[in-house]
Amino acid sequence: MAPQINPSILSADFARLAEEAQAVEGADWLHVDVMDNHFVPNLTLGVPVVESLARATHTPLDCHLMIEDPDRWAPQYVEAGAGSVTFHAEAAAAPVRLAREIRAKGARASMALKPATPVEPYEDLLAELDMLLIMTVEPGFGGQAFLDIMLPKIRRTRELISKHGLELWLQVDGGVSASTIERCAEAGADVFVAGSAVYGADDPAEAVRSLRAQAAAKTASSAWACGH
Ligand SMILES: O=C(CO)[C@@H](O)[C@H](O)COP(=O)(O)O
Repeated sequence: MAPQINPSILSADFARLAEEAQAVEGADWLHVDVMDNHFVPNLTLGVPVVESLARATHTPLDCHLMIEDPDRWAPQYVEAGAGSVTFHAEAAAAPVRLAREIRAKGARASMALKPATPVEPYEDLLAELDMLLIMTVEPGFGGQAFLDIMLPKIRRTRELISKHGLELWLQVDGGVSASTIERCAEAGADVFVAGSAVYGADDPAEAVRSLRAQAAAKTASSAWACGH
């Protein structure tokens, strides 16, 4: 799969969300950070805003739920118009049931791992998912420094995807920029969330194109992508 760039609206101007979403319409997905001030120490938006955003942009919505009790709430984000819904492994009570419910409702099912959560305990569950999100910062805020110590986890996850012959997308989120995206691509990521690197740029649409080109060049020369 060609690398995908998903701008994170956490770094956008929340008073102008529709315009900010439309400013990156060449992006693959719009990454929507839902935070409840319990699972993470920050509060953003919920189902009604996602419904409005889905009407305001042609870009499909990639909703990242940084919330407690995703088993209860995730299906509502599918109904609100999300094309992909990510719940956290640390928060879900029944991740397999939840992934199946998200898929049955017509969205892509994705699970996220915080930096301290290893991927190995979830190896058998990966087949139930469309995407795995590896957090490359502690979730909660944009503009944090990329955690290089997550690169081995990205590599191990890519190996598991290959070992099981899965079509799973591998997303990274946090500190992804022109200076870190190539390391992520080389390690095996193929979906890149970028907040400040896109919305902090003079031309957000150009920033998306530039990040995608960087990732594509690095992916093409990476060992993991041979025959991909
Ligand atoms: O989920 C999160 C933070 O918890 C991310 O989506 C950030 O919003 C990414 O922002 P940058 O690190 O790219 O500025």
